[in-house]
Amino acid sequence: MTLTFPTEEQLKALQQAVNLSEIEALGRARLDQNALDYYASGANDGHTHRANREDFSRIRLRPRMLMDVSDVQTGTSVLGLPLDFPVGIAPSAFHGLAHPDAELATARAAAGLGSVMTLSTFSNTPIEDVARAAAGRLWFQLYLYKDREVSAGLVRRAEAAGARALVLTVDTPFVGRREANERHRFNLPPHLQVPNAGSREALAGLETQSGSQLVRHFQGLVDPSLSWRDLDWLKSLSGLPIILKGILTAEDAELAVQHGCHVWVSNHGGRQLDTAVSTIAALPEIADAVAGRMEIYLDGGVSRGTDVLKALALGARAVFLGRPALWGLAAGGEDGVRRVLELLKGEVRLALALSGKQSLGQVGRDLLKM
Ligand SMILES: Cc1cc2nc3c(=O)[nH]c(=O)nc-3n(C[C@H](O)[C@H](O)[C@H](O)COP(=O)(O)O)c2cc1C
Ligand SMILES: CC(C)CC(=O)C(=O)O
Repeated sequence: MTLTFPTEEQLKALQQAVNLSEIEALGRARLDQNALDYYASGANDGHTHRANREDFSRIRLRPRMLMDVSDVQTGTSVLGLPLDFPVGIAPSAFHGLAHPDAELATARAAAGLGSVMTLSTFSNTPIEDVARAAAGRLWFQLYLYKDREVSAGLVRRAEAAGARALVLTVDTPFVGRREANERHRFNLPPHLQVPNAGSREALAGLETQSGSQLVRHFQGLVDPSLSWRDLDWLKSLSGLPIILKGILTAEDAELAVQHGCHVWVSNHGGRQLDTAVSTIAALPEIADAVAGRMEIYLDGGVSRGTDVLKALALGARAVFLGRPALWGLAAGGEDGVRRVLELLKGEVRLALALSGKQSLGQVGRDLLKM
């Protein structure tokens, strides 16, 4: 008998899951050590990874009563793209470690729920195929290559395929030290390709001191000399809006705005500089600096509808999910990612109503007890 994936049993477990933590448990149970280490790990001691979650839960809400919340709207837009609710998918490498449909499954789920998917440079599926599955709901994440022509080619491909924005990741001149990957010598299984990031042969030839294939791979290709001076060149390549992902300070937010870029508050899910500030703690100074001139997004530790409202109250236009989407993908492919998004959408709606708001436009700092 051939088993279809997800099985009936997995689909039932997904439907019975009542929150994102339960889907995480389902997803974790399906992954081998190599993939689990890669998805789960933060850098070093994991302080920032944990702080992303903990700092959300420390903020208390000030709900208003008697506000007629019989009709609650969760819709918004990002860079003109309408979203059914203010949640998108953050870029993460190697969805093929979680499910054979890889990025196609994630993209279909995001499109089906009126969300937006950000595709990693290090995907296991070519940009063009994911763009078709995402039905116009796609942003492309870029790591700047030492060979600028490779990056330029990726930007042109992303634009031609219909991606609506470029997300330049600025917090990864070098890969943070995820110790579990080093210890267990993370390896990309041979059946998985990285079609936007160079051939496997090119990757295999790269040598450094590190035990992790990921680090060898990345450091051979990606340029740590990336600086503010490169942004004009990047802008000249396409007409797409540029979002800088990995901003954590008011100073860098101001520079991003001066360079005509939108701001994505992120510490890479705590995978880069350990003890860096949590994203929700970084957001207020960034929102003050940007002062409405550009859009602001946030990722890191979002797992509840109330987290989404807190980020919006402090100035984010939308938030993005990293690991939660990967757990969903591992738990049940497209169905799993869909369930993650559905659960969170329901939580956002209920949290809005219980806060006494009819729409996201009414969410401001007065919702928070700071
Ligand atoms: C397994 C994994 C792979 C990732 N790969 C990328 C990547 O290729 N490019 C990138 O900009 N960020 C990458 N990130 C960071 C995410 O985009 C995001 O910032 C982070 O996961 C958000 O935190 P969360 O996992 O708590 O939601 C990755 C994160 C994880 C967990
Ligand atoms: C290093 C990359 C290949 C992927 C990434 O950003 C990550 O693993 O956090």
